[in-house]
Amino acid sequence: MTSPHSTAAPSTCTVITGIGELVTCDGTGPEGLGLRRDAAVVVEGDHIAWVGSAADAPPADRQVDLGGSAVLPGFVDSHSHLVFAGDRSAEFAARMAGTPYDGGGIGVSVAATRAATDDELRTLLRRRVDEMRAQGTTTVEVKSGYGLTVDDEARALRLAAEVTHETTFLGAHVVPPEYSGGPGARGDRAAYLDLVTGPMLEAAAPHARWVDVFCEPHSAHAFTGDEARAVLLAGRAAGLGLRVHANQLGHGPGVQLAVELGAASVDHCTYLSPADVDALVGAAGTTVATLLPGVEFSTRSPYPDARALLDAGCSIALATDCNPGTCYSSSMPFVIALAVREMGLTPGEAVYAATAGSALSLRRSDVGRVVVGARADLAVLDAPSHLHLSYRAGVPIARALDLSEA
Ligand SMILES: N=CN[C@@H](CCC(=O)O)C(=O)O
Ligand SMILES: [Zn+2]
Repeated sequence: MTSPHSTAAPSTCTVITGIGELVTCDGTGPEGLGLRRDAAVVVEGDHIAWVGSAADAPPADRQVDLGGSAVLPGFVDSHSHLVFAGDRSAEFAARMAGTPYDGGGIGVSVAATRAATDDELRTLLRRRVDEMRAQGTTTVEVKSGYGLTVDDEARALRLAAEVTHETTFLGAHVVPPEYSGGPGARGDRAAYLDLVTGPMLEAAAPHARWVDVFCEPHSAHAFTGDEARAVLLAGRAAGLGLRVHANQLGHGPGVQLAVELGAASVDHCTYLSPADVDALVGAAGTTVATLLPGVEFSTRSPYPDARALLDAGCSIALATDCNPGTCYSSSMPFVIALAVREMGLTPGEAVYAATAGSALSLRRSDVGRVVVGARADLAVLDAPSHLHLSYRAGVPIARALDLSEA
């Protein structure tokens, strides 16, 4: 991953050849994919130094021949909740039998996460990150949100920062039981919001790049538009960038709030009004609609119309939302296949949304594209073209390219 703890890239200069199809996602050509055949890529240290025709490749210290595999930017998974303990598979099974998702299960993960030791959480987190990398993901955003005390949120973000620079404070995930009127209640949701926007934010901010809020007036557990605004403004005042969980369970103010405040990303977007779409079109290039079709899959919800969003001119991204409740999948190829099958994207548009699109949602220009100067974060397919990602759904053909082992 793009992380303080990833394996150090070799300082040698490597020319990668035998690329059956190079998907650069540089914005040129059909779907912005910038497809090249007979291409080679030169990597120096951890950066891309040259991209061009194999016949013109400059000399290098060593050559890695990929034997005709497709190469693309490593996937950018811009929405995940990887710091958690416990098991909610029974909740999934109940949902498949008809019980709707309302966010209430988050409390189960909060209890298990609070009870886990640092080492237990670290092991779980690293295993999930490794699982992502094995499927082609090279950048991941990781949220807190299963601690919901000052110490537990700061701990989650400290651990997340061990594996990625893209860390997000989600103290406003749900109102925890001790503030929601249950036995031993110390206060109310207003008191919890004071905690989130005060001492919890102060403890979290040193370890976080972003702040996020679950804005969902349809869930008694999550936050209203006014509450979400307060969280986002406090986060911004603390120097954090803005992301929003919005319009997952029904229509609401979250999408337009995200656009109004210039959030980098508004995520889920399952239920969108025409005014929401207009707002997203107006905010193209600034606020990305991050679609999470693994959630619709795992909660039996309707899929958002990605085709219509793209045709209208919105910026879109794809991510897993890997979490114990609504989608316990770490697989970007699975998400790409769903986006093609269920949301009307072409295979190329889905790849672009999962790489350059997600990079934009993190305001990153150094990942998500195979261009000179970008990080040498590459995914390689056991297949000749990117079409196979959705064509061969469920088959583990993608992996992150590790040049230190190649
Ligand atoms: N919806 C809010 N948060 C997560 C789910 C969290 C959970 O159920 O544990 C999501 O993005 O879907
Ligand atoms: Zn989420």
